[in-house]
Amino acid sequence: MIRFDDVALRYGSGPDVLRHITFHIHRGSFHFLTGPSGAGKTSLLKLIFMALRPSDGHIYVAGQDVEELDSAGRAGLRRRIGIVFQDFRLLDHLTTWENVALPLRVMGLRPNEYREDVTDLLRWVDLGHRINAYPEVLSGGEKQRAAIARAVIGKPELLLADEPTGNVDPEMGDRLLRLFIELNRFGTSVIIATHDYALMDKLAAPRLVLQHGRVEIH
Ligand SMILES: Nc1ncnc2c1ncn2[C@@H]1O[C@H](COP(=O)(O)OP(=O)(O)OP(=O)(O)O)[C@@H](O)[C@H]1O
Repeated sequence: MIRFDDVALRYGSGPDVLRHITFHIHRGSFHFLTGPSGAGKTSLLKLIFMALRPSDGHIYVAGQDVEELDSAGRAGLRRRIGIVFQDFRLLDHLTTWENVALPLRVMGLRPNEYREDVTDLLRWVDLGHRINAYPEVLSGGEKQRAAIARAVIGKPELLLADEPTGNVDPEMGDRLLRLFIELNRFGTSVIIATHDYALMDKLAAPRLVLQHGRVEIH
């Protein structure tokens, strides 16, 4: 599903944030991505999502060398990926329900085909009472759950989530982990970036550990 071949990343003329990154993640797998603050977890997820370009090396997503794709090709591939950014990136002019429904709208489905699914998922992440609220009135944890719901609603081929349990209590963290496991069971490849060792200990999934710009799989 994802292959990194001797990838390096620098921001501008700064030092290497990532270097000699080589790994392969199979379709349908579940990985945690961990490492100390500043190790490059967010940067690595952004490389996979094609929000950043590598300074050296090659990245393959779903069998395609991302450097060889034009902007339409990259946009098409991104539509197959669900992503939860650390800053959530909800659209301010849409309600919680409309934000979560957006990927399905973009896929060309009609509201009748997904109305109940969106509402059910929002209830599952405990946002049933926030369906018609706009992002500006949501708490950090509510925004995070809305962003997660938006990332998973379309059952993407790949889910990338950056600290998805950073703003929720442990009970909700467990519930979100169950959601990711369920999605994975139906075929989605999952990568969860986290510092949360209690969360990682709940699932015997391999860990991509970033440290000093390098990656190891444990
Ligand atoms: N836009 C940017 N411009 C310059 N340097 C950046 C930029 N974004 C990140 N960095 C640097 O790259 C390094 C890796 O940052 P990144 O956010 O990927 O780490 P992280 O492991 O996700 O950290 P955290 O766990 O704190 O979120 C850090 O040294 C950071 O300062």
